[in-house]
Amino acid sequence: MEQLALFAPAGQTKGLPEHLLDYRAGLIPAVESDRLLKHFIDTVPWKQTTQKLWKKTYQTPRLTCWFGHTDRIAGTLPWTDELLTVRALVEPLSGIRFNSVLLNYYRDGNDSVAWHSDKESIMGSQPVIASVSFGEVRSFDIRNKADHNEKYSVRLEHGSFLLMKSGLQESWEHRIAKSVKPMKPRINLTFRMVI
Ligand SMILES: O=C(O)CCC(=O)C(=O)O
Ligand SMILES: [Fe+2]
Repeated sequence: MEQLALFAPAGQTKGLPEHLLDYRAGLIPAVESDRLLKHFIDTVPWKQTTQKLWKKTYQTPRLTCWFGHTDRIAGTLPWTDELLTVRALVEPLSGIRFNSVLLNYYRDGNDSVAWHSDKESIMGSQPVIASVSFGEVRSFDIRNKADHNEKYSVRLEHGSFLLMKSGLQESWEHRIAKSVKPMKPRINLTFRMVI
């Protein structure tokens, strides 16, 4: 029986603003997603960077690596066949082209990304970002910068696609919170146009 639209899909907050986000489960079939998860974990030269906050330096609580074709980000590695294959799937759904991708590796529930928005000047003020997830399902939270009580969550499943549309970064923040429940590894790809 078809599910009534009264309820949001499992794990997704009701009323997710569709003008800001587009979520699709199963962009990449499970078997191929399993292969890509292992491939990225095993082959990417992951780095843990540091970040400065109130004059103190912290280790970023996840591993990262940039790929693509841009001189604007130091140390960006050349596209690989796997990344180009995923890019070819997300570009038609996103309506734009991407010249770079940031890979994030969340090793367990202790890895996270704190509240932020991705609106560095190198991406323009209204960037569209396409996100593909593999591995452990984690909650992607968004909150309105002007009213932190206005909050939504989407569970990003293995092989899923999330489009962060052009208005999102300006007025909303997002995060992947730490989890006290044990979490298996998760890889996330965020395709971006760096100008
Ligand atoms: O891991 C995610 O789903 C989000 C990552 C993210 O927000 C970022 O790389 O800027
Ligand atoms: Fe982000």
